[in-house]
Amino acid sequence: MNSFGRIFRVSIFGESHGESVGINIDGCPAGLNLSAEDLLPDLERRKGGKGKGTTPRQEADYPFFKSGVFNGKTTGFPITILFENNNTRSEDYQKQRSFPRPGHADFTAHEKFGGNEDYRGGGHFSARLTTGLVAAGAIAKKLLQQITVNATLIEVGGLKDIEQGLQKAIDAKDSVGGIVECVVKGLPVGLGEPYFDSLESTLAHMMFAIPAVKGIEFGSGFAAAAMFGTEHNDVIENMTGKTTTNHAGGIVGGISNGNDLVFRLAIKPTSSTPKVQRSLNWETGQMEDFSIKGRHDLCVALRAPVIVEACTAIVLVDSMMLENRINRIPRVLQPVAHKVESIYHITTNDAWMKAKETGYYESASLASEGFIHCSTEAQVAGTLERFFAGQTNLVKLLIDPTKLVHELKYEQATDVDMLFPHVYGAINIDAVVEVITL
Ligand SMILES: Cc1cc2nc3c(=O)[nH]c(=O)nc-3n(C[C@H](O)[C@H](O)[C@H](O)COP(=O)(O)O)c2cc1C
Ligand SMILES: C=C(O[C@@H]1CC(C(=O)O)=C[C@@H](OP(=O)(O)O)[C@H]1O)C(=O)O
Repeated sequence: MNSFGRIFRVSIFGESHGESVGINIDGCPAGLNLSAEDLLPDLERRKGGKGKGTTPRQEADYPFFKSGVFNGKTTGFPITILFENNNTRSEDYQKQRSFPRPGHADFTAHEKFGGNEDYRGGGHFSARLTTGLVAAGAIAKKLLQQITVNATLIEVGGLKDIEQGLQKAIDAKDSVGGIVECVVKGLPVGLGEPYFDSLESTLAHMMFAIPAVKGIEFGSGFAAAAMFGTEHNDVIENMTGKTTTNHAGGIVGGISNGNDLVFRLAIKPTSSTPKVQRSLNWETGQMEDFSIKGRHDLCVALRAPVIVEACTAIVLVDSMMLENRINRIPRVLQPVAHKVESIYHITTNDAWMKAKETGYYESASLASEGFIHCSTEAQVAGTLERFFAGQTNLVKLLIDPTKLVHELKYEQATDVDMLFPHVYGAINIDAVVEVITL
């Protein structure tokens, strides 16, 4: 409903002309340095009342921390940030109340909430609530560290020239839409799940929370439908997953593939246009001419890029947390870096030579017990002594567990009271990082 995220979870609240709008952020790690100053640059980028084509409504948009920050650091508990509404002009909305604005949520909200909704300034549907999203996004960006998220306006009113596109609206005394492109650099491989929680799904889910967003495409997007497979396929260059082209937009199988994440959003023209429209007057029951007075953005896409960046950062932090790449406990605020211990397997040189020919290594125990016995660094000398005493022509394989294609489990040994690493399948030889002759 009004919340999003599985671990890094945001909940928005407020109305355009109510006392305040804001956000509650649960799941933010403790120990992150955080003050209002960290949020101000992005909040400033979102503000209206500045440039041509944006709403004249001016608000301070100063973030008041109501919980979750102590001594300049996050506490690990919910962070509540509030923004005051001080520049409301609700009479604009009273005057035109007989017309549910076509393209805005006046009609749908009224039907759904039975007339109890606060309709002033678009109420809870107003883009005023994106202030909180931008604040949460600024925190998420801090957590992403070296991963960069950049959104830019690449088209207004169907034109690449933003000024000309805007002029088109001014000349027509109407509103126009636009396209925002977002590029994320430095994402690791592996964010996102197959099927329902694919990275495309969670990003799209979040992007459609931004008012006026009507479409999203990843990479070559809709153009992919007209391409040949050989044109669209992104050739993989090496084991980092780097591809020569990026038609996929950085996501394959719902999972980030290590290339730039690239997507574009179609943003509709502002529904509240000064141009005369003919629509239902729900008091008279007649279709009538009317024109929307009051303060509105001529092109809402102008203010959207920083909101898109924020929403992207929120999704990515949540996805990173699911992968334990950002942890909620302060000791691992550094990205990734959870150390995986190397393991060893002792075998004969002949068996290793055979493995090199086939590309994988199998021991007799794989057939008889279902797994290959391995040892940790601390255990390997004992294993050698107990099972290989007096044998020659032996090698010790040093294995990187992160490279194994089959499952690794630590299980109780039968002869000693210790957990030993067991590989449940053949060992792919690229997981063997060193071969030590004994
Ligand atoms: C930054 C921003 C500013 C907006 N400003 C206005 C506005 O001044 N007037 C308006 O009618 N809609 C504005 N909108 C769009 C409406 O909030 C939105 O169209 C409405 O809530 C209905 O939702 P929907 O378009 O997603 O269906 C703005 C959207 C954004 C992202
Ligand atoms: C105030 C903001 O944008 C508002 C978004 C908005 C809408 O319908 O979304 C309608 C207008 O509200 P008002 O009539 O009160 O001026 C905009 O000004 C803001 O984003 O901070």
